[in-house]
Amino acid sequence: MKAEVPLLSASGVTRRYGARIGCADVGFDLWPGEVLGIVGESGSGKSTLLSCLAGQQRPDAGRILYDGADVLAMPEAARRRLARSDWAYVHQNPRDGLRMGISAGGNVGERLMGVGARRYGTIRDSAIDWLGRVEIAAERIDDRPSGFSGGMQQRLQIARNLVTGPRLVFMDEPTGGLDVSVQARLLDLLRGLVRDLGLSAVIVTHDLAVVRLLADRLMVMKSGRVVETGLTDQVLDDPQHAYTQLLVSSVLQV
Ligand SMILES: Nc1ncnc2c1ncn2[C@@H]1O[C@H](COP(=O)(O)OP(=O)(O)OP(=O)(O)O)[C@@H](O)[C@H]1O
Repeated sequence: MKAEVPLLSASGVTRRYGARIGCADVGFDLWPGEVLGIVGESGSGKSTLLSCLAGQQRPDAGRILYDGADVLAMPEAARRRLARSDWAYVHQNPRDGLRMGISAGGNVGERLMGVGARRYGTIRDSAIDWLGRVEIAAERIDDRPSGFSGGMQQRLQIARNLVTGPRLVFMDEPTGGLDVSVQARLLDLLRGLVRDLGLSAVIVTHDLAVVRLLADRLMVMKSGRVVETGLTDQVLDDPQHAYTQLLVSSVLQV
């Protein structure tokens, strides 16, 4: 049975950069526990859309509702509160989502303190627990992420994001820039976390293998607009739009 209100509902979302279109007239509903993949070639507007959805930039037009509340009409402080607690944002480059100058445990603990946690023992215990969940040994808790491999940094960024129990996770190319074997392990980990925690997520990627594994539904973008949308397997196995067919077949040729 579906919940009554979509967790995230977008309509007519449009963002221009001068005369150039970032994204235009994008709309969708994301239901609780659902993962939406957004795919398209470079420059198709995926990152622009994601940053509008996550409140990082303001669209020129459109409406975004989170759990029924109008995100664009909210005071900035309320939006920031959402970003600290209910939402998570996993950047492609872990350096953009981590504080490289503080310890791994500090990175996880800082986000907890952002939602009011104060007891050192509890914060450290949660940090150890979350490091374990992302397969980072507890003995690395006092190490700085600058000494971690790219895959470890990405896993730490995920722990930092999920420790506050967000309901909605935005991910921008979460496996981009990693070796293939590291990507596979990270994807496996992400899939387990999304399933176990019942997370809702919006994942932007140009890698169809990522959405094949993680996304329930797909939205295909071209030149800032949505050209096709549907269940992931349906879109990938039987693409209707010529652009999606090209996208799928060019991957198959690799
Ligand atoms: N800050 C900016 N200033 C001007 N134009 C921009 C800016 N950011 C994006 N654009 C333009 O908006 C369009 C969409 O870009 P966007 O980065 O959202 O696409 P993308 O699908 O995420 O691409 P990529 O996969 O390369 O990140 C492109 O034409 C891009 O050149």
